[in-house]
Amino acid sequence: MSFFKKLKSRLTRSSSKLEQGLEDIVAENASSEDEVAETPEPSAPATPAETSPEAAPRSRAEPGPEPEPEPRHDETINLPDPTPPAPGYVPAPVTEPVEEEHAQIAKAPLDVEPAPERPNPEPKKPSLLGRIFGGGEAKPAEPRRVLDDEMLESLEELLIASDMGVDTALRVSANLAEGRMGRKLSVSEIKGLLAQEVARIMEPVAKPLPLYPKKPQVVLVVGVNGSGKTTTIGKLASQFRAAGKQVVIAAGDTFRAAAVEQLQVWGDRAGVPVLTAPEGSDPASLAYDAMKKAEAEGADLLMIDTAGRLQNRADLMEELAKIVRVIRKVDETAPHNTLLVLDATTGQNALQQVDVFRKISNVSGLVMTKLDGTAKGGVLVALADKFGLPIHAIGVGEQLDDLAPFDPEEFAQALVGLED
Ligand SMILES: Nc1nc2c(ncn2[C@@H]2O[C@H](COP(=O)(O)OP(=O)(O)OP(=O)(O)O)[C@@H](O)[C@H]2O)c(=O)[nH]1
Repeated sequence: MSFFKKLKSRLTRSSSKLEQGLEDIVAENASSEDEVAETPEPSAPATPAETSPEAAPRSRAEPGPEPEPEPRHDETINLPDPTPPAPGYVPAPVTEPVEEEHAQIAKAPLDVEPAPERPNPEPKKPSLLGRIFGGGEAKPAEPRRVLDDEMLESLEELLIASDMGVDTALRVSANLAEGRMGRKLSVSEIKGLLAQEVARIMEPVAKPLPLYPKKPQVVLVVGVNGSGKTTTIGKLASQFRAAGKQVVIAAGDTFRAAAVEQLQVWGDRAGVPVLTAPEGSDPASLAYDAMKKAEAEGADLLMIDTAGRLQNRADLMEELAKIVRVIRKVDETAPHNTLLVLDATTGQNALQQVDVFRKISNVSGLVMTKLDGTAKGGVLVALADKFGLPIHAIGVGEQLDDLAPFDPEEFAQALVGLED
């Protein structure tokens, strides 16, 4: 089974929640069959501008002037470029190209016959929507509803309820409504537009874990207890091993014997050595030994598990800082990645975790686990929109192959329940 199929089948709780909500919204004030027949053929919209909710007043039937693009924080390094790691993030303002939609509207005054409202100001069919609508063929039987303020408000509420967060939900709805107020939309059309918006937000953050020529590349794995750190380390170790990399794991959560045992099980499964230390011993000292061992063995990757006790933030901060200090005695550029593992089922709480862990460690990228079986998959969109941190991988289960690089388009389609 392809990862997309798996993702889609496992994101059903998120997608069916959205789907049901959309059906309810459209059904609430759906057009009659006759009206539907008059409805112009829907076609793929041009990519809307990076628009803040404020920049797109709801009742506006035509898009206004191009709003200022929002700056995003992007990492400069990405695979397959094997350059050394950047210590932090370089804010890279994203400049959206001038929209064709706007360009065409700008030409409108030249039209001699102004009367009929152009049903479709968007000339282009992006491949995503082309695929969704089967080359633009409409589904005539599908009910449609005129996009008005009330419907837009319901959409916003639905997106907020799917854990996208208020700001992101407003932005996504505003972009979706841009130039479409007063038009009749069906559920599949809204889904297609939503998928397009979500993919656009996620695109800049979809970056696989960068690999560097530096040996060993040190990956510090942080996150609250139970977020899936151990499992993610196991899955990553196994995948890197399969790709011919030599991997060493350090069981840095020395406070929980169960965590160490679990990591050993994953290490055995992946065929990767796991360095452990007695319960309650200093994790920094273990990390140092692991650095030395990985270096001596010429390992490509050293993955260091850490404790996730957020109850005592000061202690955890000191513990992580000490691990970093100590491994820098061996390699002053380490750690090369600090992966924050987040549990999708925690919904909006994941946003707070990013906030906290960014304060106590130099988080360089995210892995989102447990996207299977949750109706809160939308939180990933909020995370991307709010922090712009690279999302390296997502987990959709407990098996070795249930972790895959993050693909924004696949995720967007799976989230809204669209077919491949
Ligand atoms: N369904 C599902 N379960 C997962 C996923 N990733 C991890 N888990 C499960 O979540 C639970 C916690 O995962 P761990 O890897 O132990 O989490 P941890 O962050 O290491 O937790 P501590 O060891 O307590 O610090 C385990 O039962 C995992 O099997 C996932 O993508 N999907």
